Amino acid sequence: MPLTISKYNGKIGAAERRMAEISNPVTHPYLFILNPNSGTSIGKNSAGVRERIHAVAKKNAGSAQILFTEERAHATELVREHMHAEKWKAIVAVGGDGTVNEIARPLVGTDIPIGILPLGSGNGLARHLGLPLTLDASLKRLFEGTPTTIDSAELNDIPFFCTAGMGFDAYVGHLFSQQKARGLGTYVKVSFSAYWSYKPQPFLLDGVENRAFSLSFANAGQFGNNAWVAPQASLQDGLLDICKIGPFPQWYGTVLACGLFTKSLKQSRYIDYRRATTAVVETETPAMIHYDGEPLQLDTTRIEVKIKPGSLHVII
Ligand SMILES: Nc1ncnc2c1ncn2[C@@H]1O[C@H](COP(=O)(O)OP(=O)(O)OP(=O)(O)O)[C@@H](O)[C@H]1O
Repeated sequence: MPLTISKYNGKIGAAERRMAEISNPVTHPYLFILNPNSGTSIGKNSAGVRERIHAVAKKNAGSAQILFTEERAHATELVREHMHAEKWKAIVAVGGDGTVNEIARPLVGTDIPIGILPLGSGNGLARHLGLPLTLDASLKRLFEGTPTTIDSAELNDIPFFCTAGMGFDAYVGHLFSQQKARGLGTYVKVSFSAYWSYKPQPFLLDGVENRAFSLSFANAGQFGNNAWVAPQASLQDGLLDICKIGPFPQWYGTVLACGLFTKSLKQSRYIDYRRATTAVVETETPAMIHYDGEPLQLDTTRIEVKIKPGSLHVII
């Protein structure tokens, strides 16, 4: 019988755990952590999502424990609190890249795999991994999938798994986080209005003077929503793909947008790619950055980025 931990009852009793083990002696349970603020659909139907997870888990002879986040960063706390309570088959992020980030952080360097039910707005990591994007199909994949090892990375000790960077995308991430509505429509609206007001700032990249519209550190190849900033990026090469875009003339904005969404950006007059295990950026004033789409105003002018090869297991 599936076992539920509700939003208000984070603790699981030993007796309940033993009963779950007896009724399901072979399969280890899955822990699902659901962010009701992700994307556009979960919040409206979190009870439905929970029921569906239990139903599919039962059908696959698995058992599911489901926790809901209550605020930003809560998912990380929940993982830390529960990760050693069971031999989890996987701890599953139900949400977008921000939720994946919060759940994956404590799992880096452990043997507990993360699973992903990509119900967020952008779902960049899930899309890069080729995971299905609907609840039923992603649940099916989760129960049938196997763990594989991927790289993770850090920006000033902040873990990221998909992309991080500064410039236009961080600015858009910041504006997006202030919107009430989420989803692709809001993202497009915010990006379009930000495009006209954004001014590229100067910085040093590994000691060399630069100015860019956007500077990205790609572990996975896309920001989310199939905006492929580094189509050639691999999650298993032990390297970051560093992508510097612009500055460029205004007409190039349309070419850039087409290239992003057709997965065809390449080295060019306005785009510079390089691969590295580390990078150092120095800015004139503390920069606004993003990690996995989450905006953050730094309080330092120095940014250090590094890759952590083969540090996370993920079910694909
Ligand atoms: N219960 C909650 N209430 C409000 N915010 C939450 C809650 N739980 C998590 N959050 C925050 O919600 C934000 C958005 O989550 P997430 O990134 O998963 O969704 P998204 O932005 O819609 O998807 P994506 O990142 O794929 O575009 C994150 O900053 C996360 O910390």
